[in-house]
Amino acid sequence: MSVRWIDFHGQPAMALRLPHGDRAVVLQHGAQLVSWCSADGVEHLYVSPRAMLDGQSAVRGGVPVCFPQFNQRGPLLKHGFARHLPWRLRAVRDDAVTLGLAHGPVTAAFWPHAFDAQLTVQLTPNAVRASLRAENKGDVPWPFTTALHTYLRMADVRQAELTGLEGASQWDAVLDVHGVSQGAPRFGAEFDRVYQAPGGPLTLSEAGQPGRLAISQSASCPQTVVWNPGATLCGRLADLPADGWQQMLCIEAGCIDEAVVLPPAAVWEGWQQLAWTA
Ligand SMILES: O=P(O)(O)OC[C@H]1O[C@@H](O)[C@H](O)[C@@H](O)[C@@H]1O
Repeated sequence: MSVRWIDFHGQPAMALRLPHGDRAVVLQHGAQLVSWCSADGVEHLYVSPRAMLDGQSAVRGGVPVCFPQFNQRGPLLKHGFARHLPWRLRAVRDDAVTLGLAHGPVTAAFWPHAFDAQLTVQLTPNAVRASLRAENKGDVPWPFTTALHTYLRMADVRQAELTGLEGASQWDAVLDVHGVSQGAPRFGAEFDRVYQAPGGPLTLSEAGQPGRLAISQSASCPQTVVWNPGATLCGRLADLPADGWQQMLCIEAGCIDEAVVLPPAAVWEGWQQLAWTA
């Protein structure tokens, strides 16, 4: 795999490339994977053309790392501070790069705990895996929730066919209703649901479009979030164009319903993998 630093809309990023042509781009800001193209040239991730790439804001698209808090389930910044900070390159392997975020004066302004976080992006033919590792570097336990908040690129989300969630327990955050998922979800209006992740991978395809993605996640991530803002909420999000909701679907690997309480020196790891069949 070749790895080189590039400029991604003004932000430092690492470009990864396999000999057969699979490519990925990882921003230093937030350790955010912002592009993954399989060898056939298909881009699988959505990044908003209005994303704020200013080195401070959360970037709308790719795979934001939500840590140490998911959404507004706690006192911290929405989805945590990790997506707002620069991470450092730690290691380059044959098929992966690892970036790290360590506690220090900057993170202490957001969260008092001593931690170390690592995000590894592993690129293999027709697949990419994002793995998050969190370690307690202090001497008191601390709680966290997290998600790998993947924005998948769609030709038209209204044609999406997402299978694998049938029968899963779900919380519909739009209606605030708990229940069991019946049939395949359909997208067109605001959609925001937290599912108890099924054991097997989900499959995402689009009517009229070739290929399908298999989306899997580690058992340490017991929830899957599926989110699409729909037209109305999209219109209120300054970093999405009016029709942006049609071109994206977030499928997130999360550990969110119950916080993990990490004892001193303990390590937690979780991942999400995307695999493409043309
Ligand atoms: O706009 P943000 O902060 O990136 O969050 C986007 C969405 O992220 C999803 O994970 C949540 O389920 C939604 O409720 C939320 O609106």
